[in-house]
Amino acid sequence: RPKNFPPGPAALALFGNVLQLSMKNPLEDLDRLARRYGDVFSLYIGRKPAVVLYGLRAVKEALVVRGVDFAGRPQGLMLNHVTENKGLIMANYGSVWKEHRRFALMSLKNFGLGRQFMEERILQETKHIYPQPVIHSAASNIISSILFGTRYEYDDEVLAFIINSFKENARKANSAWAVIYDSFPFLRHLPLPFRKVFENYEALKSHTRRIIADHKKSRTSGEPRDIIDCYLDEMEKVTLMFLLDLHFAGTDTTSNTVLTALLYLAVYRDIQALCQQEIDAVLQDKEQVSFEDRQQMPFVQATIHELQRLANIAPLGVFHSTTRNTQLMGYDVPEGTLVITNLTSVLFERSQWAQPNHFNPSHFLNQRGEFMKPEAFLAFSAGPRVCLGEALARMELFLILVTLLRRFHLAWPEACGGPDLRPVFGGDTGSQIRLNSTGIMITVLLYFPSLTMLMLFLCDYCTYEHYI
Ligand code: HEM
Repeated sequence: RPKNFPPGPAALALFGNVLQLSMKNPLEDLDRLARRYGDVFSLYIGRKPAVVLYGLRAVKEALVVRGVDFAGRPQGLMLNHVTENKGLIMANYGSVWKEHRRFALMSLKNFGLGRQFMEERILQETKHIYPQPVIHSAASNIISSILFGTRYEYDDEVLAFIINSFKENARKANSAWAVIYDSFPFLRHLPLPFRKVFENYEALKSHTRRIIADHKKSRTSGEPRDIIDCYLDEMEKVTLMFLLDLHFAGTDTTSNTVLTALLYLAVYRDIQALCQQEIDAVLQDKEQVSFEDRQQMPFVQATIHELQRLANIAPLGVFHSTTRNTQLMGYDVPEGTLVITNLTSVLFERSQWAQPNHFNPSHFLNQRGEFMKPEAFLAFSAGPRVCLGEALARMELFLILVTLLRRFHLAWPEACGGPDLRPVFGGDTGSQIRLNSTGIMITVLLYFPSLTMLMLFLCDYCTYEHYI
């Protein structure tokens, strides 16, 4: 370890610390290491040093107090290659990322696409929502109408293609094949299943290119209908990956939160009933809810935030990387270190929440029953790389859930046995905890090819795939 680097378990020469992490649930091992080494500790992922941050104090110091120092992203991973080192989410900290981020925020907020525009798009979509597996379609349609001015019928093949491509890519980017791609550069050009991720992206790119071409023909300069028009007004050139990143980030996240929310509300019917009472009292005969109504619905707001805390759809956030030599809680952290912000440890931190492991909307209510947001609510992360879509996501969650609760009573069917309340990810049975375990595992395996091979050949492959 470099001098004054955060402490951590002794690392083996080639393996680093990978053998100390369980393949099944590394989060538990990380918890064990945090108990032993403190809130800032280091791990060797193969030969690469990484720093893991626990709890509000450490995560806040990195993300907010020293925000810029920790605002990078690790490079050279499969996702960087799929997005051709462009886009926004995995872009390293620098002028190109800054320009796109500034522009995306500005166009989401200012260019006539302010609240009312977004609100209309979301409300239009809520008319088509039924609590069946259509939540992904709704989320995809909302972001696609904001970006491209287009929505699709739920049985439209194009919508199915978009959702399936994003889902398949999320799954494959967290599968053994991604590990192989990242570990063995010489295999990258073989027709192995990871090629499908690139093929999907190519198809999505062609689809988006066609939409951009149509926009160029039909637009009126200075009168933007959607984000593409804003882009054309401002920059002439539309960056495909930027649009695809927003489309991708805006689809799975909100829908997985809504799915988790529906499940919890169906199980905790007393909380559901309290929300419905508040909604009915505030909306009365009003035809549609509006985002402004949230000001009079503290309990609903608190419930939605609590659901988001429990849904914990990004348990380890998106990995960061240090942009220069820096310090954290007294340790020195060199430039280019991979940084894992354990958002779960903040969202469930004992000292921050009265009942971290319970569904308790009062976490977000003060003594007067007013809505308040504790500092440790970091579901969207914090600092320069805080979720870019936070405002949109918050609006979507409120409008969709209030609309659904107004129309339906949700009930968990007793005959189905106890519900599985683990967080959902990717719309299927996998949980995000498992996904992120895999995320860590993949990162771990990235740097250690022979372990990958060992795992692939010795493990029961089906079990592994199932686990993924
Ligand atoms: C409940 C919904 C959502 C949650 C919980 C969520 C959470 C997150 C988190 C934890 C990050 C990583 C921040 C970091 O690196 O520290 C992130 C990044 C990001 N999110 Fe979201 N997100 C949600 C919805 C959305 C939506 C709807 C959009 C679409 C506009 C979006 C766009 C992005 C983008 C572009 C980034 C990367 C920002 C950057 O690297 O500068 N997210 N999100």
